[in-house]
Amino acid sequence: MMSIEPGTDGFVVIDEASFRYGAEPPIVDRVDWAIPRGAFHCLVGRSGSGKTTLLKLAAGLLAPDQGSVRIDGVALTGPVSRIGFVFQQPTLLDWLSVLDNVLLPVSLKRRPTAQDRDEARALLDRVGLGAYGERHPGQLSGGQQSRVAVARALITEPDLLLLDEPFAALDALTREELQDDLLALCALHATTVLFVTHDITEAVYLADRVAIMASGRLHHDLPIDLPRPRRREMRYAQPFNALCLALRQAMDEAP
Ligand SMILES: Nc1ncnc2c1ncn2[C@@H]1O[C@H](COP(=O)(O)OP(=O)(O)OP(=O)(O)O)[C@@H](O)[C@H]1O
Repeated sequence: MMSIEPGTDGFVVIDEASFRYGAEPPIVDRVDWAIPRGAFHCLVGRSGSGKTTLLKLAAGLLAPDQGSVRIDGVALTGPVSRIGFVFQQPTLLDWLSVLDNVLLPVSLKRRPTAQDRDEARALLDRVGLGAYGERHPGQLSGGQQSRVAVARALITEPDLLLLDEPFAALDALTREELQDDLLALCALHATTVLFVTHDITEAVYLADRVAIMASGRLHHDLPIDLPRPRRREMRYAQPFNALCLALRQAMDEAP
């Protein structure tokens, strides 16, 4: 088992963080992790290994019982607006138009301006939904709803984007398209990303670094040295498959 150093230069620094729900054993157990500014990190692990709980600690939605989470050197004491979150379910509001759903994080703080609306339209354009702004979420497919959720998370140009299996419910082709959309948008804004997934190939395609979570601990981490921008054909080449195999073997060895 390797120990993972938090480092001092991370934009996100998780330092010896532990969390338990009530009297249960710790669900997140002394986790150290650091994400440099602008990096894309993935967390993989079996169901119930504590990934979502760790993501909630990184978002300030839960507070660690021990240890700390720092964003840009400042200890996190609650949810902050510079963090965007995309959940497994798109969680859109069906009584609002698609455009107003994208604008929601802005509307919660102030009345959106014409410029905000232009930015929301531009984001919808970038995720291929430029023509769908006036529709309601119930009139969109699952993949289109996930695109809206990604656009909504990016409207405030967050420094840090946290995603919890956002594409898990989608078919393989739609998922690949959304992975490309997400990478392009994050590269454009140099967004720092922590992405949780069950899917080893998804993690290898997206990430600069992948960590494996098992029983609340980070057991292994793997740098992904594939060139950027990532291209679809890389998925079928030997280096990609070798990385997937290495991750798979590391997951099998984790307790
Ligand atoms: N609010 C809660 N109260 C009590 N236990 C919880 C709560 N939320 C999660 N747990 C427990 O914590 C453990 C880890 O859950 P978590 O959602 O972090 O795992 P996960 O790795 O994200 O799983 P999945 O991949 O299935 O989403 C599970 O055993 C779960 O039952």
